[in-house]
Amino acid sequence: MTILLGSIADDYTGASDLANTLTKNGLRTVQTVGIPDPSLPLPDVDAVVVSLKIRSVAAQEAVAAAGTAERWLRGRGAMHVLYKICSTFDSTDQGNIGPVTEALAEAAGGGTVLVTPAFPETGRTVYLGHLFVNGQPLDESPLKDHPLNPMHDANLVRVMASQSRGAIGLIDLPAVAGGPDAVKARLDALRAEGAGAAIADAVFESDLETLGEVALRTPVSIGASGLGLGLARALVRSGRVPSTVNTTADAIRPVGGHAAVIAGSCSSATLRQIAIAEQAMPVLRLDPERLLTAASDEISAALSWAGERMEAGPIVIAASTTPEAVSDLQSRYGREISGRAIEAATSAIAAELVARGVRRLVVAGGETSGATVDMLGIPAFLIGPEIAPGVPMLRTIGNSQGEMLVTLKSGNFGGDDFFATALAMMR
Ligand SMILES: Nc1ncnc2c1ncn2[C@@H]1O[C@H](COP(=O)(O)OP(=O)(O)OP(=O)(O)O)[C@@H](O)[C@H]1O
Ligand SMILES: O=C(O)[C@@H](O)C(=O)CO
Repeated sequence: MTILLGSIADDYTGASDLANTLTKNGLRTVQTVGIPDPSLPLPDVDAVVVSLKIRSVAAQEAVAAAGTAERWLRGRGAMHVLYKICSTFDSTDQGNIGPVTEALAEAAGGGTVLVTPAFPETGRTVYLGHLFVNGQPLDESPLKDHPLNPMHDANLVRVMASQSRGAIGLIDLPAVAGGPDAVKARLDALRAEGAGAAIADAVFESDLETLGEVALRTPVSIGASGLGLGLARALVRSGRVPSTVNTTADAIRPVGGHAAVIAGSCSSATLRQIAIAEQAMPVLRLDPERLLTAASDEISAALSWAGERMEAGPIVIAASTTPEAVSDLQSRYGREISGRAIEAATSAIAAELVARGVRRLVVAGGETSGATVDMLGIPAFLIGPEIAPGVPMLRTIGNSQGEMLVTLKSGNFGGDDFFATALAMMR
């Protein structure tokens, strides 16, 4: 398998979001979970998105894992590697966007790396280096209350600089509007000034087409699905993509079995989606404190609740709660400890549901999805049709439990009736 584009995603929902965008824009794409075993039968594709779970881990761990994935992708022919970060720039105070960017740039021989989390289709735009989420500055958006990575600064030049050793520049909207040559000239000027990376403004898809064109002339870029769109369109325009066959066809064959939703995202979008689902299907709200203090009892109770309802139709099990309740729990048990314990519990519930016949599974939240997919041991996914912007239906490849349809929903994505919409498509 020789690929045109390689990507390393810092979480699993982000990986499926990017894989969806690349597929929609003409690249045959597969999503792997980590580096696949050489014996895994992967289809012939133009792009591989390697999903990692490195958004909130220690920076050195993230750097090491991203480096291994980069070498694997280069070894498969990738001329360009996109490090897929969250469109809301979710990161810890130490990174990991800055340290991973510097390591990938160094591995590729230096240069100023183009960075933009803009994804206009989902309301993420960047202007003068400031990130807006559905029109609100990042630090005034619901991301200020994120359970693991609360974002308190919309100025990405400043955020990235605080995580980096080198200087961070800005490619402003007038430069982007000037087209690829103007952006390239600005990037070269920043390189001469010694900037290690540059935040690029982007408000419209046309801006991302320009940035994709320039990024493709460099070995590494950092961004969300918007930059993926730009790179995919630039590759297709370059004539290097073989005429595409419909790769989503295979992904939609029905699998049958029971259906369930597991939610660990506490985003405002997911909280609304759970409230709407309550009107249409059984919803169990887990007791988050018991998941920390009496996990096996709470898990057993959830499984017997599910056992009584699964035959009749889809069920929802959620740990998700309001920002106030999250911060109350975290103040008593610690942020990291609560998050990881709840992920362990929700993934244990998901694995047991699969053991009892669930074959159609929706997971809400990036960390929650990572823990669940790892617990299930799923090695890779084919990319199916889009359910909502940034969220495709996935079909497992090489799954030891048998074929499953899976949806990994980024916390903030999807309309209010997302769960019913997804389950109606997953047959
Ligand atoms: N009731 C709760 N109290 C405290 N933490 C919780 C609670 N419910 C879930 N969590 C934790 O909050 C975190 C949510 O992160 P996750 O990445 O799953 O969602 P998200 O950030 O909204 O999604 P995305 O990364 O896709 O944007 C997880 O670590 C999860 O275990
Ligand atoms: O870019 C996004 O917002 C998502 O794909 C994501 O990474 C959420 O975890």
